[in-house]
Amino acid sequence: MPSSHWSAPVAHAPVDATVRLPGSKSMTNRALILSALADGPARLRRPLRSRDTLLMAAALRALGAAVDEDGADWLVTPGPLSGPAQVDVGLAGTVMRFLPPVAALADGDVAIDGDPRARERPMRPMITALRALGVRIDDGGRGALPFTVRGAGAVKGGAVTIDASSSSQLVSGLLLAAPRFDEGVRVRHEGPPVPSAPHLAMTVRMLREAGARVETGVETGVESGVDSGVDSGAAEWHVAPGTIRGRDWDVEPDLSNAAQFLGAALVTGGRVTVPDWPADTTQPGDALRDLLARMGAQVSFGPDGLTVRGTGAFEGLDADLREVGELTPVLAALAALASSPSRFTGIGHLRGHETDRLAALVRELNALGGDARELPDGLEIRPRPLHGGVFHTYDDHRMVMAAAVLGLAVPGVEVENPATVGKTLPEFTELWTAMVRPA
Ligand SMILES: O=C(O)C1=C[C@@H](OP(=O)(O)O)[C@@H](O)[C@H](O)C1
Ligand SMILES: C=C(OP(=O)(O)O)C(=O)O
Repeated sequence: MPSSHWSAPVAHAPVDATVRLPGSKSMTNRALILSALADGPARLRRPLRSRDTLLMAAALRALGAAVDEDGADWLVTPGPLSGPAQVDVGLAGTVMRFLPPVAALADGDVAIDGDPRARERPMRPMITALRALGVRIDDGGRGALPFTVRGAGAVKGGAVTIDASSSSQLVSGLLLAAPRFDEGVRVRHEGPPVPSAPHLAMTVRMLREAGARVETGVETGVESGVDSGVDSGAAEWHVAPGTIRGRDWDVEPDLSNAAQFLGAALVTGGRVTVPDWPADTTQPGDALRDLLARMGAQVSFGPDGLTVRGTGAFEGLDADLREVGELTPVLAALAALASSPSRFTGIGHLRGHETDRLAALVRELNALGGDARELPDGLEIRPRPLHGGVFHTYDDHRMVMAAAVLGLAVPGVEVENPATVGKTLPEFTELWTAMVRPA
């Protein structure tokens, strides 16, 4: 990764912008997996082109699917899945958790590895679960990347219990490939609550849209271990064996990547509109409507999209972010600039994200004069006058985005390695500069 610095632009006037965002990482990578496992060709409209999605495309190609990502639409033609193959997951949670169950369906060995930090992200529950479903994996006893899936061309499937409290992606990965398992899968979660319930709802919805039969614990009457209103908050999921249909996927704009842009309206007392905001979505970023309103934003939804207006000062936020953990870095930056303290809970699992996000946010906010501290499962942030300085980003795209938000109000924020945004939003600094300093 190239390492340079980017001077985050200060907003000398309220922002007034319409920001069109590229597609959702989570939807693009689910659509790619489902399309590679489908009964016929598929098309992705408005997919995200970024490091995480290009790694997923390359991984599926290595296994035998044809993925044409040259045009605006991406075309996927399934093929027989086979090894030997090598897969690079980079630092993508979606690739490292969604790909191994697909590799298990291939005929031959699939060696999987990623960035140094990828080797530290939680994988053991996935390795253990796949073994219980009849898959051979050589991991040298590490319970982590790198490992080799010894694909046998088929997976028996069946019932498995998993502790997915470290990442919802462990469940999503098992479910996405499960229609192709001989017996489907019955996944039961046991342990502290599973985070990111909306992402599980996304998995269930997209499987159903592709014709799979999916039941969740709530619907089947199994007691849920997760306190969540959505059916994906279930502690049990059943996917029946069957065909995945090749279809057209309309990828929604990435609403998690809307956080920093909408947040800029709050910080500067300005206006930001994100067009094509879906009226009905499983994306966790939809929660921004409520979260930013609780901080004092005026939020309106109409034919133009979602509009957030700031009124000047804005308040801190006391919120359980378990379901929307990936919004934390930007919310933490907003909290540091707010008029009252904030407390975020339910996000201990962020210690296993791109970096230990709780430690990284505390370190970097405090280095600029802030007052942030870690809680056992979250963060407490008290606003204080901040000063400029280098903001380290730890190969974490969302740390760059958080730094940009701080830089709106704090002169001299130098963001280390801004190119790391390429994970989910390669054009971030251009979009940001166009918003803050319109031509
Ligand atoms: O399934 C997905 O697409 C994702 C699930 C979440 O992972 P965790 O449950 O590990 O937080 C989220 O943070 C990640 O950015 C994307
Ligand atoms: C946690 C994130 O990514 P990943 O898919 O790598 O888990 C994120 O994008 O905030």
